[in-house]
Amino acid sequence: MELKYGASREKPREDAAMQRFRGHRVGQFIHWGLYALPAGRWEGKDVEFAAEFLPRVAKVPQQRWEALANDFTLADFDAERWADTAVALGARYMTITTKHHDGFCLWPSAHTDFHMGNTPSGRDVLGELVAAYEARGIDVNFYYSVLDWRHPDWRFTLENDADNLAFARYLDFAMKQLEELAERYPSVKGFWFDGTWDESVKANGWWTWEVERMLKERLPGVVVNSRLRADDLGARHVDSNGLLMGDYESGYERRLPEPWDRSVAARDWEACMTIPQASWGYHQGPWAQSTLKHPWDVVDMIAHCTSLGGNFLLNFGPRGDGSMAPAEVEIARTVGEWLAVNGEAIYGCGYAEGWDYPGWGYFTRDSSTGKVFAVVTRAPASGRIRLELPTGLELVGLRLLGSGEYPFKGLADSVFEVELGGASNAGPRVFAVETSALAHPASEKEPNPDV
Ligand SMILES: C[C@@H]1N[C@@H](c2nc3ccccc3[nH]2)[C@H](O)[C@@H]1O
Repeated sequence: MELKYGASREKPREDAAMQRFRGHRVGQFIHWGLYALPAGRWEGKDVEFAAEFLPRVAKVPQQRWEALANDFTLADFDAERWADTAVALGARYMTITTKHHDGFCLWPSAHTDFHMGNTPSGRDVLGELVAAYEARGIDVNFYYSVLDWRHPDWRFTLENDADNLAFARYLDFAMKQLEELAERYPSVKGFWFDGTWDESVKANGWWTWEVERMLKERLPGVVVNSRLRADDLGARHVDSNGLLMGDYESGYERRLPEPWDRSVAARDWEACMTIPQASWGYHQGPWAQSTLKHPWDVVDMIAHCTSLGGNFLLNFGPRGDGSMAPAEVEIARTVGEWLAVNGEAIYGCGYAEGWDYPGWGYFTRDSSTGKVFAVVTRAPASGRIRLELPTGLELVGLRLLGSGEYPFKGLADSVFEVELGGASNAGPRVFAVETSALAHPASEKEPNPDV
């Protein structure tokens, strides 16, 4: 059907900027704002919900929430140390909350009074972060919440002309802020939009189309997530013709696609994930701190996303004083040490066409060299894995990354067995899988039926 505000292309972007984003595979998400000060606790009580939702869940009066800006002293904020955490993690890009749902801006915006300029330090947090991360070769993306609980013209729904007039003023405000971000920080590589699920935004698909157009005009190459977009009819992420809007699908929030669902690999996509079970902002309570993910589970998620051609954006919630939480830094270090040895199977890699999901982990494939890797994140109780190669191939070598040649046993045409031995304290094993064409290939196998 004819759409004015639908997808701007039918196929994935193949320009250099998009190829760079796609090849990054691992990003550092950062949620930081006034919510890091109370850190999930209000009036002496732990509120067992995402820390960035505290003003809504605890029904904090607006003035009391705004007064937190006076305590936002940045006493221990050091952009260099944050950037060092990204290096330790092995992240190739970082996405920072410029403005979350509460409306507080991490830059001195000319379009509101609720920003860093009206805090004790007055520091331009975004400017310091862009400088520190780019000095380390790490791309910076901006998260921006369209949803704004504080702005008087925000509307969840549009019930009447007054609502329409007010929301038009809000969209104009948000557009001006986005133009301001593009103007002030022209080296930014992407925009990650959030808070676009309400009826008010879905009824203004034109505005989401205009935002994408404006940003790409001002910042050629910039990458925009699908979560910004609604089409003429209010369809989100994917337009009413079934085409992806924006440059990559960003619906996976604290969840991943099924690892066998190879249809996911047809598009660029990214999953974002918290380190605690369910808080993006720093939450000091045992409700959050008792649920921090194990580094090897983070590695599993990274390989899972890579195996289906997606990026993985791991979230960090710095504390109210600006320091990174030690437990999160430790996780970053352990994951980064694994990536230092095994990143060959992640960075610049994606879906391995023809290599069925094996169950004990994932196959990934280097998009440039075609080299295939086996990432073993769920070693079977037997201590051995079966490698089933695409028909017509035979295994000529296995190389354990960080080590060397590894033995295997042929069981049948295209089927081989690998004795793993005991658990590795260096985390999930990764094998480079070297193959050659079988001299006498068996007949083509029927693909497993989708039962
Ligand atoms: C990337 C994540 N998206 C935000 C969010 N807001 C929500 C409102 C309702 C349901 C889910 C939500 N996730 C979270 O606060 C975080 O920023």
